[in-house]
Amino acid sequence: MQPLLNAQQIHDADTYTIAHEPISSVDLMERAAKAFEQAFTARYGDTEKSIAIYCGTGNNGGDGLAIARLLTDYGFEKVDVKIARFANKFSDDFKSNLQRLSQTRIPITNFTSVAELKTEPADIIIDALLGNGLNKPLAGEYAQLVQQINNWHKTVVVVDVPTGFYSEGEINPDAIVIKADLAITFQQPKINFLLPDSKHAIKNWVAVDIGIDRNFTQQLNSPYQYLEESDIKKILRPRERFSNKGTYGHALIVAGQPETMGAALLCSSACVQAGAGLVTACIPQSGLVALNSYMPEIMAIVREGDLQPTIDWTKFSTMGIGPGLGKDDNALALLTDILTNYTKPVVIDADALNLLATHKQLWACLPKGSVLTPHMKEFDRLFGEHKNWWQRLQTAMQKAKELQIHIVLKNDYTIIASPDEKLYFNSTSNAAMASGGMGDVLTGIITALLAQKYSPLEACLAGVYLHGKAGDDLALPGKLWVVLPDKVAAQVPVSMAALMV
Ligand SMILES: NC(=O)C1=CN([C@@H]2O[C@H](COP(=O)(O)OP(=O)(O)OC[C@H]3O[C@@H](n4cnc5c(N)ncnc54)[C@H](O)[C@@H]3O)[C@@H](O)[C@H]2O)[C@@H](O)CC1
Ligand SMILES: Nc1ncnc2c1ncn2[C@@H]1O[C@H](COP(=O)(O)OP(=O)(O)O)[C@@H](O)[C@H]1O
Ligand SMILES: [K+]
Repeated sequence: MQPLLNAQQIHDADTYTIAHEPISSVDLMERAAKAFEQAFTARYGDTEKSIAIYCGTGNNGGDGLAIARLLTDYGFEKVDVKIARFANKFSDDFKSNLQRLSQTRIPITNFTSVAELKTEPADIIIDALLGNGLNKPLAGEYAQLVQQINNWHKTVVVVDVPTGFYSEGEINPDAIVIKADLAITFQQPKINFLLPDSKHAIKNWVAVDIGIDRNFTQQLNSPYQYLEESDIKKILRPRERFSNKGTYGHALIVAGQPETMGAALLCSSACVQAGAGLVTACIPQSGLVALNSYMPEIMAIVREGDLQPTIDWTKFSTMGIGPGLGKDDNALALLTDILTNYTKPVVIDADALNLLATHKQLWACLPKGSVLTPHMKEFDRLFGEHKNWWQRLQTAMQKAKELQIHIVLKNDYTIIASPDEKLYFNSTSNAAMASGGMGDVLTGIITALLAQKYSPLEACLAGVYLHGKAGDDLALPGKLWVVLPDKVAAQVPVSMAALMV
């Protein structure tokens, strides 16, 4: 689990590392510049390309000066440095690196106003103007410079954070910010990199390790955490000798209408693939043939017209409710029946979420520890409109605590809010997975893990990670343009097994 720190905490962690590793501040800058150089050359290795490095006069600028030297040592012959001297403030490490750079043949241009700049001929611009030290929105010369750089429409690689971009807090869509093709960021993704509101500023990012003290960052107890493979390996348990289907629980999937049986099939088959010992699907009568031919492993409870099915509450270890269920009176009656009679944590998705949004009296019946899996629109239907994702994060944290539930807010970096006021960002999944039915598969996986007696938090963390990992294993790198949900479900046992070695 990697704690995601805010700008102040990152600054404190840098300071702590300098004092306790110990390492001099200028050597830490050198390490950061080296890490940048390695990530940069891995992607832009053509040393024939010309590079202009725009530097401020703080530590981000200091990084830029060191990077100019390291890229030249690497073999780039056309590197030049442009220093924006908009203020008369220089960090010590900037000064040391300027001193070192002036002993090389790398050209340095100083400018005090954007009007002095000519059109930039370089192939690639490196933005080392401002980083984590941003303390107010860009204005004046900085704002003009950033607009000018954006208007050149060059390939832009940024050091740590795009100039003008806030690492956390609400993103102002009108703010003036460098548009980055790639952000090479130090130690951890900045929290806002993981939110869709950063899309306009950052096409891609990569985090590089610069050896910041992990014990220090852990004990800051950040509410924001980034999931890593090692966390999931710790959660997953092997299937044991002498185990049988009873060992792995019996899940009930309540889903489907005649027109949306596909959702029920995807959800219940994913539940089988993710290891539930037994799976029963509660589906409309007309879907029975489809179910039996799609996956004979799944049993059925059929729903006929307005008749409510009889469910033996003691029989099931958990339930996943909602995919393709519809929002009619029968669906509402069934959801109400389940929530008032069943007491173990359940997974609520899709139409069941929409019913919850319009029937607030049901909230009180939600079993403690239950899991809600909304995408952005369902989330806003449940909790009200939000202007941006930062607001959604705060609501998710607050509602998970207030209702003692887990909220899985689906996205590129799906966010899991737990009742103890933590937000976990998932690091797997990819855009090839953006296709209808993918969420139904996720619901099936989380339900399967609950059936296997993983705690609700473990089921959410491992379920979301595995779902994305199965999609990544199928699609990346450059394997599949689109991954279909049933293929993700079928890949889950393979990806799970690979995680267990
Ligand atoms: N020793 C360290 O602390 C390390 C710092 N590193 C680099 O240092 C960066 C942070 O450096 P600094 O703290 O010097 O800050 P920056 O270099 O981001 O900014 C410099 C100064 O610009 C001023 N400023 C802020 N917002 C402004 C605005 N809107 N308009 C005009 N001026 C503004 C502030 O006075 C700020 O301190 C990181 O992003 C990273 O690149 C890395 O070298 C790793 C180690
Ligand atoms: N661009 C993307 N990058 C990563 N994951 C994605 C992307 N688009 C969709 N997904 C994943 O696919 C799933 C889509 O869920 P949802 O919107 O509920 O789909 P549906 O309702 O069609 O089943 C989520 O788990 C989400 O994380
Ligand atoms: K920068």
